[in-house]
Amino acid sequence: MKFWKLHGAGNDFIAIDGRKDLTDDYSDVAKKVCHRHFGVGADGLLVVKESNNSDCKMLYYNSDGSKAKMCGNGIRCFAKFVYENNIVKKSNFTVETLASIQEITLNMLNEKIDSIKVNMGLPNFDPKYIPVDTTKDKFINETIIINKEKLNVSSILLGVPHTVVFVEEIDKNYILKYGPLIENHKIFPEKTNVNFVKVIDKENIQVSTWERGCGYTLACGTGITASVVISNYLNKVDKKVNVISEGGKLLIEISEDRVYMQGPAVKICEGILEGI
Ligand SMILES: N[C@H](CCC[C@H](N)C(=O)O)C(=O)O
Repeated sequence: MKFWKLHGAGNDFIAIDGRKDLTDDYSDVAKKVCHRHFGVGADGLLVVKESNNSDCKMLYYNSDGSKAKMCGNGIRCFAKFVYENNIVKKSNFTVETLASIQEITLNMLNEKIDSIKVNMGLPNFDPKYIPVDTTKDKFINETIIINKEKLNVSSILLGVPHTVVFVEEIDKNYILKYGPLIENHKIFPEKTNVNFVKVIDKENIQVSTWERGCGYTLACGTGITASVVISNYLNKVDKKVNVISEGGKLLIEISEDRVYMQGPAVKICEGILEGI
């Protein structure tokens, strides 16, 4: 099967056109192709499917084979894949995901895609939908216990579950230690992505993410978006924020009825997946 490998701010993906496939389950394919030694290597797998209510549909799988409802960096790479493969022939289109219908705008420069803007929809603060196992009506600035240590966390649903931990400095060793412990904390019945956030000023933050289902990544689009939403909710930042991650930069804009994420999508290579 033909594939493209792409990255969005260093979060890397395999993209395939699955419209003719009879299956809708790509869990084993994802584990195989995302493997960094026995496969092509990626954080996740993007699959194109037909949609009844949008220009196309995206299925997303983490590298451990788990299915997720949405992927922010992934949908930018998906948008580039479907446009440059003539699956979608316009620069403004919609993509159905398991989270919602996402509006895509390709910002063109000299007839090439310069950046991609995605309507990420609206965040959900209701713990019932994140989900978080709590009786509270929000899970913002709450305390969880990890190894007898108290951690202050805030969680929302932004397509997928996201938890934010504000830190003075981004420390990878701290992330590698606490990321999986928070991801798998019993208060999160469906686990959670974990974003470590350093607020630089009202218009700039730095985010580093331990992702559910694939571990430490160089960027997480939904996580960066959720980090800005929670930072703005707590009056730490304005509504238009530049976000720096290890793999690149994204721009997040909050408006009354939606949140936009804008950033790059880069094709790394293409090839043929043997045996798939
Ligand atoms: N690992 C996430 C899905 C991918 C999100 C991330 N790659 C992004 O760019 O939003 C989850 O299982 O909820």
